[in-house]
Amino acid sequence: MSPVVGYSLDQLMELAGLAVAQAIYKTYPPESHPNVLFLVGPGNNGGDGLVACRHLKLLGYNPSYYYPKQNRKIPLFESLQTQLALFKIPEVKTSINDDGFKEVVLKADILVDSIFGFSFSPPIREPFGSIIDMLIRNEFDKPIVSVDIPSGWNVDEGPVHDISIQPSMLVSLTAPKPCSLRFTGIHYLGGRFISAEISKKYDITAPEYSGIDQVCRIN
Ligand SMILES: NC(=O)C1=CN([C@@H]2O[C@H](COP(=O)(O)OP(=O)(O)OC[C@H]3O[C@@H](n4cnc5c(N)ncnc54)[C@H](OP(=O)(O)O)[C@@H]3O)[C@@H](O)[C@H]2O)[C@@H](O)CC1
Repeated sequence: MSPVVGYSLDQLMELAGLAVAQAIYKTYPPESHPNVLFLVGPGNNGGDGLVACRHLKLLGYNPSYYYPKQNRKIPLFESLQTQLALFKIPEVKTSINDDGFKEVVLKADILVDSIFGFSFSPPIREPFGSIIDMLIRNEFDKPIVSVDIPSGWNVDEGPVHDISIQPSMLVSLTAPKPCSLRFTGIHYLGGRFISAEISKKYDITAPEYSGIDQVCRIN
């Protein structure tokens, strides 16, 4: 149970992933952006991506995921992958270092950066350095959606060097992190699952969520 918000980790991840999927749907609908490639990291930020990947399939997209450092010993992550297999969502097996990976990226209409969130600490270890370099170069000029924090950014300070991922969209989860003040693209907050008491206690300004939305655009 999270001492902050009172949910179990798998509940939080489900809510977070649903919020990410909704934000993508609102900005890049499946009619124009059907092919979504998730770049998945080894921690909970990666788990958010796996959940969002499943929701996008249900929303009519053709998602796929690249998950180079898997931890099947943790039941939560194993079950997320089992669900993706049940939904026939393909896992990209081509390595980031293979020539064929370019083809994989070329076919995608959106790249989702769910590599690192607030527990990242530099320096970046492989294979994630190569993946983040690929996102920084973004040679095919694809929209990049970052989950919670653009991977490699410092949670407080933002981009650590002149060369950092510059996503087109950021979906902050629970509450925007300080680094999001340095972000100038399309910014959504997915934090509707926080109670009014928790918002007050942690001084989180909750936006006006519309209808049944789990996300709200905040810029
Ligand atoms: N709790 C909440 O309220 C909510 C949390 N949520 C989500 O969880 C995210 C935080 O998840 P998290 O704590 O698991 O950490 P995360 O950022 O995924 O990274 C950890 C992994 O990265 C690795 N790693 C680190 N540095 C590295 C490096 N330099 N180079 C290579 N690897 C490196 C590290 O490996 P290790 O150091 O252990 O070997 C570990 O495996 C948060 O941002 C949000 O998205 C939401 O679901 C909802 C609300």
